[in-house]
Amino acid sequence: MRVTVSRKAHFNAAHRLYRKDWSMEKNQDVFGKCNNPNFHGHNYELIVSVTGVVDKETGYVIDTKILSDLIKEHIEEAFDHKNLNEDVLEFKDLNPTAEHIAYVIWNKLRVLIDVDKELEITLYETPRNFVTYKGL
Ligand SMILES: Nc1nc2c(c(=O)[nH]1)N=C([C@H](O)[C@H](O)COP(=O)(O)OP(=O)(O)OP(=O)(O)O)CN2
Repeated sequence: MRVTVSRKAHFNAAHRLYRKDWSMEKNQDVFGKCNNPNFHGHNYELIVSVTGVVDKETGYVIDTKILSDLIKEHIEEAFDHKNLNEDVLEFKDLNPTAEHIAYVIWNKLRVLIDVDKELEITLYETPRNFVTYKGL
């Protein structure tokens, strides 16, 4: 029996969407108010989902306490109350769009979760804008 187990988390972070190799005018055309050079913030809501076989002895796919601790240590510690462009190494040369943030989170957690389990990241940048990434 395969089941998906999900854990919600959140972090607050600032960012600016822009490309260093584009002019201010082009960045403004493409990214609009998200290109504010003084940055802006979001209350990100994160859903981490792990799919796998339910262990016959424990009845777990993954212990939600373990999942919660992984998210706290590797995602919240790294992103919460940070300026993603300036404080987080992964975004030094990667525009911190919701798509890219979900991709970075997936890669950070993928190596920490058993390979026989599937991992899916859903990231809400605003209550109405969200992305989903499950590798590839
Ligand atoms: N594909 C993407 N599009 C946009 C991203 C993104 O990461 N990926 N990001 C932004 C902005 O950073 C931001 O999310 C937009 O904020 P805002 O317009 O305030 O958000 P809402 O659409 O929820 O607000 P409304 O009140 O509904 O306008 C833009 N695009």
